[in-house]
Amino acid sequence: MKTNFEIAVFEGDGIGPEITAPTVAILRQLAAQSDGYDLSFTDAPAGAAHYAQTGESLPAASMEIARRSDAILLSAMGLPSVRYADGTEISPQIDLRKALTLFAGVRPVTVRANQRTPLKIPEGREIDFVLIRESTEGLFYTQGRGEVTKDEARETLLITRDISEKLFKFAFELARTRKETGRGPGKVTCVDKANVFRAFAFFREMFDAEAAKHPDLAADHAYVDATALWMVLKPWEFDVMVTENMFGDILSDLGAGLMGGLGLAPSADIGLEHAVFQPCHGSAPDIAGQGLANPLAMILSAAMMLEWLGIKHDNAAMLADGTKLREAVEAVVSKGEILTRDLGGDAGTAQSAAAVAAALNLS
Ligand SMILES: NC(=O)c1ccc[n+]([C@@H]2O[C@H](COP(=O)([O-])OP(=O)(O)OC[C@H]3O[C@@H](n4cnc5c(N)ncnc54)[C@H](O)[C@@H]3O)[C@@H](O)[C@H]2O)c1
Ligand SMILES: CC(C)[C@H](C(=O)O)[C@@H](O)C(=O)O
Ligand SMILES: [Mg+2]
Repeated sequence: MKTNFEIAVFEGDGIGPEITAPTVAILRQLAAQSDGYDLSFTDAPAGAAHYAQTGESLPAASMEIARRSDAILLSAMGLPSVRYADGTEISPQIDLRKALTLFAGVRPVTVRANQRTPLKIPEGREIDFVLIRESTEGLFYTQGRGEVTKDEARETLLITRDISEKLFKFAFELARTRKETGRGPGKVTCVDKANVFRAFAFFREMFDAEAAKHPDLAADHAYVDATALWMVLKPWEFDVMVTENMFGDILSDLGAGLMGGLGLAPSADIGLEHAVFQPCHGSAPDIAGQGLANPLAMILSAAMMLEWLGIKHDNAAMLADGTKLREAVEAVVSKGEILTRDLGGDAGTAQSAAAVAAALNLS
C-alpha cells in the first residue's frame, strides 16, 4: 500500500489561488502515477481577504490543519489594502514561522545555462547557491509589537543561542548534502554585520563553534553589505549562506533578481518537525485575476516539499519526484519557449504549468 501524506494548502491572496490550483494538480498527477506515495490535500483558509471578511487572518482551525499535516503548501499572502489596526499588513506566514518554530528559511538561487539573467555569467558557469534566512527572530522579533510613541519608534533584534545553534547545524548539514550530491563544494558563509553590532559578533561566535564540528566543510564570513556586492559580481562563488531574518529577506529578493525575477524564486521555512513551502513573491495584486501569474516559483516550492518529505520519511519515490519536478521547471526555463510575461514571454499561468506537466510526461 502507498503511504499517504497530508498536505495543508493555504491558497492565499491575489494571484495565490491562480498559482496554487495548477501546482496542486501537478502534485496530484505525480502522486497518482507513483507506486511509492500518495498525497491528500486540505484547504486552510487564511490571509488578507479572509481577514477582511471575518476579522481573522489565521483562524485556529487552519492552524490546527497546519499542525496535523505532514507539510504545508502556502501561496502568496497579504494585500496592501488590508491592514491590522496598527497599520501593518496581514502576514500569517510570519505567524506560522513563529508558531511552528520554522527557523530555517531556505531560499535557493539557481541560474542554469540559457536562463535569462541580468548578469553576464562566464562561459561554463552556473549559479547554484542556497540562502538560509533565519525566520523566527532577528529584526522580526518584535514584528507587530514594536513600540511607537509620538517621538520615537523601537523594534528589537533578537539573536538566541537556541535558534542560532539549530540554524547553523542545519546550514552545515545542507552544505554536506549538497557536496555529496555534487551540487556544491561544501562551503557555508555566515553573513552578518559583526563589525558594528555585538549581536552579530555573538551570531558569528556560534557559527564558528558549529563550523569547528565540520572539518570536512569550508566556512567563511562576509558582511551583509559586501555580500550584496558579491552576489552581483561573483554569485557563482557562493554555496550555502546563512544569515539573520531581515538581512535574508532583503538578500533573497536580490537572489530572485539574479534568477530573472520573483516568479522563479521558491522557498521553504523548515523547523525540526514542520515545514512551510511557498514562493518568495507576494500576491501581485497588479496582475491578479488575469491568468498572467507565473506559477513556477510555486511549483518549485512544491518540488522542495516533495524532496523534504522524501528525505524526512525515507521515501525514495517522493524524493525522486521532487527532483524530477525541479528539473522539469529548469528545462522549461532553459528552453525559453513557453514563459510568462515577467520572464519575457507571452504565456499565461495555465500554459506555463502545462509546459511543466508536458516536460514530466504528465499530459
Ligand atoms: N511570501 C509572501 O507571501 C509575500 C512576499 C512578498 C510580499 N507579500 C505581500 O504581497 C503584496 C504585494 O507585495 P509587492 O507588490 O511588494 O510584491 P509582489 O511580489 O506581490 O509583486 C512585486 C512585482 O512582481 C510581480 N510578481 C510577483 N510575483 C509574480 C508572479 N508569480 N508572476 C508574475 N509576476 C509576479 C508583481 O506583478 C509585481 O509587479 C503585499 O501585501 C505584500 O506584503 C507577500
Ligand atoms: C510578506 C512578508 C511578510 C514576507 C517576509 O517579510 O518574510 C516576505 O517578504 C517574504 O520574503 O517571505
Ligand atoms: Mg521578502
